[in-house]
Amino acid sequence: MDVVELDEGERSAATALVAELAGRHGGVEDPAFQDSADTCAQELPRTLRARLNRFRMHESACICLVRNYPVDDAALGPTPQHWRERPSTPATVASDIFFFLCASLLGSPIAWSTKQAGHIMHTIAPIPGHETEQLASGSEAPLTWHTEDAFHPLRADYLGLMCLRNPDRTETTFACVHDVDPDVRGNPVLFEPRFRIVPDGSHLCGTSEAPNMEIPAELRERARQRIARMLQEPEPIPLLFGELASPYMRLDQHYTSTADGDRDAADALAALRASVGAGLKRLALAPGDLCFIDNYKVVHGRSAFRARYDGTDRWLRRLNITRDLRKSRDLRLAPGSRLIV
Ligand SMILES: NC(=[NH2+])NCCC[C@H](N)C(=O)O
Ligand SMILES: O=C(O)CCC(=O)C(=O)O
Ligand SMILES: [Fe+2]
Repeated sequence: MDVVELDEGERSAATALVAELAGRHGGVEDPAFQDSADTCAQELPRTLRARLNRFRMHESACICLVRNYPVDDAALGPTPQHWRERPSTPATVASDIFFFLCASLLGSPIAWSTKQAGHIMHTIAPIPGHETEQLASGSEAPLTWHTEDAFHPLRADYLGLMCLRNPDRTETTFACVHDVDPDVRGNPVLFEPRFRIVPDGSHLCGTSEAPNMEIPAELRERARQRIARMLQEPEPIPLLFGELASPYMRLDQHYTSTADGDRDAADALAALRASVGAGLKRLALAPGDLCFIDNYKVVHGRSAFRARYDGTDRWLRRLNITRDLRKSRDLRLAPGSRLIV
């Protein structure tokens, strides 16, 4: 893991830049803010830019953790009880802007019309009724490890998590493909399209629970049908790809399967699952931590915890970051739009 600790000077430079932008924009959903993000990110402290650039360019680590951005707990207000609630206190606007600027050094943050009503900045907090669901909004059941949106060909290159609140030091879990037993990941079967990953529930309830009326109904319906099709007829895919000796991985502990009767694929998957599980590490994010996970190399999850639902719950923000916006052009309405519909 690459750890970047912001020092006093870097924090004050970053908070000054953020304050200036917060004065001009209502928040990170504002298209004018999004359009200026790549330019303004160049004004972040040089060491931070260099470290994130090295992480992106040389894949120097599986995770890059940026620590110490100031978060004022009292100014945040209560943890929301659903992602539909969109808090925008000055404190959340400020940390969102910093998070978005850092993310923009790795690529372009994107939104899914089928997830959290098409918002680019996601809310991760426990939702009453979701306790035992395999969703980021669950709590009592451990969230099993996964590549973010593993089923989707347009899944993010990086998953960003920023911690605002984590009172019980609940751990994010993760495992890197580099830590998988070389004998296990050397199995050529894993590089062949003999596996299936179906959509997880977050894309299925992401629109029905709060449709985004700014997206035309016809497009919302088209997106819903596309996810439904991926659920009914998942395409056969390889789990490992890229360079043979140092591959990339897409995998979801809960939603991956093999075709009936394909014993070799089933054995390869079982061995991969066991080795990934054996290498699982734990990290309790602290308020002010930004965690950028390489979604091509790392699976992540979360340990179980007891939700409080009293406004003091664990609260993260989440961004999906792509290195190549163009590859999704057929599903976006304009070249500069960040929304996949
Ligand atoms: N193995 C799993 N639980 N996969 C689904 C992960 C949940 C998903 N990332 C969410 O946004 O809620
Ligand atoms: O809550 C966490 O630490 C991670 C949850 C997760 O899988 C996600 O937000 O994608
Ligand atoms: Fe996730």
